Amino acid sequence: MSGVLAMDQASGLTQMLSAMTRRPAAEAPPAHHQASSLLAAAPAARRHCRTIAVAGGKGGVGKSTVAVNLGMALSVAGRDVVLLDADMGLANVDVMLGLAPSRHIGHLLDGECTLDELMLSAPRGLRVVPAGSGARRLAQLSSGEHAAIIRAFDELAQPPEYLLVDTAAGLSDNVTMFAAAAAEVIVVVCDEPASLTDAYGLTKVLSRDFGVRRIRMVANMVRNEGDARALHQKLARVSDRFLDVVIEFGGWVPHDERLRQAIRRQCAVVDLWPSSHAALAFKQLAGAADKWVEPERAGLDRIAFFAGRTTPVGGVPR
Ligand SMILES: Nc1ncnc2c1ncn2[C@@H]1O[C@H](COP(=O)(O)OP(=O)(O)OP(=O)(O)O)[C@@H](O)[C@H]1O
Repeated sequence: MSGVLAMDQASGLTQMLSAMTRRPAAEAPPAHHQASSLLAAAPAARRHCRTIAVAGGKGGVGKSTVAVNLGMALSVAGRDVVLLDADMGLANVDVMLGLAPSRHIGHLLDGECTLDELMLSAPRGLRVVPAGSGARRLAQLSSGEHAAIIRAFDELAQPPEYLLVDTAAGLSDNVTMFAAAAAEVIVVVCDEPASLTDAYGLTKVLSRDFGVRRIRMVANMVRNEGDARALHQKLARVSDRFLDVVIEFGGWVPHDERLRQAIRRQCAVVDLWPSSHAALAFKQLAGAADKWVEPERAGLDRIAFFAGRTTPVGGVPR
C-alpha cells in the first residue's frame, strides 16, 4: 500500500469513526430555545450511537453468548440495538438466533446490498448484521474493508442506540480494529488459566498499540459473584502492574445449563427463559451497561491514535 493511500485511509477512518461515536452537538438545547425549535421544525439531531465491542482473546469463553444475550436484554428493555457479527468467516450469531441470512458482509463490501438490506430481524426487535461463514476472504479483511464496514454504519439514516460488536477469538486485525473503534470494550473471561492469559494478551495489545484506556471485564460461567470478583482481581492486579489501562468489573454470568439448552434451540436465553439465572444476569448486565458513563470524548482520542496505528510509519505496530 502506498504511504499516501495509507494516510488517506487513516484520516478517513478518523472522520468516519469519530462521526459514528460522537454525541450530537445539540443533545439538550437551552430551555429558551425549546419553544422556538417546536415551531422551526429544525432537522432532527443525529442520534448518538453507543458502541460496545465484546472480545475475549480465547475461543469458547462465551463472547457470542454475551453479545447475543446482552443485545437481547437491551432490546427487551426497549433499546434499539444492532448486533454486528464481526467473527468474519466463522459467523455464529445468526445460527445462535435461528436466522437464515441470504447475504453477508461480503455482499455489502462488493456493493451488492446496503447495510439496511443486510440486517436481519431477530426476536424482540434486535437486528443482526451477519458475518458470513466459510469465506476465507472475510477472515482477512484489509483495513480499507474494515473502514468500509464502519462507514456503512456511519451512513445509516437513523443509527441505532446501541451497536454491539461480537468479535472473533485471537488477536487478528478483525478483532483489534473493531475493539479499538468501539467506545466500550467488554472482555469476557472464564475461570481457566488460558482465558486469563489470553484476556491479558488482548488487553496488552489494545492498550499498548491502540490506546484503549478502559476495559470492562465480564466473568462468564462462574459460580457466584465472589468467584467473578476473584477473577477480576487476578486480571486487574497484573494489568495494573504492567499496563496503562484500567480493567473495571463489568459484571458476571453464572454457568447455567438453560443457556446451553437455549442455544441448542437457536434462541437467546433472555427471550426463551427470561427468569433463568443466566437471563437475570444478562438483564442486570444490560441495566449496568445502560448506565455506563462513556469517556467525555468517547472514541475520539482513541480513534486518532488508532488511525495513526493503521499507518505503518516506521514499521508495524509492536
Ligand atoms: N454462562 C454459560 N453457561 C453455560 N454454558 C455457556 C455459558 N456461556 C457460554 N456457554 C457455552 O459455551 C459455549 C461457547 O460459547 P460461545 O460460542 O458464546 O463462545 P465464544 O467465545 O463466542 O466462542 P468462539 O470464540 O469460538 O466464537 C457454547 O456452547 C455456550 O453454550
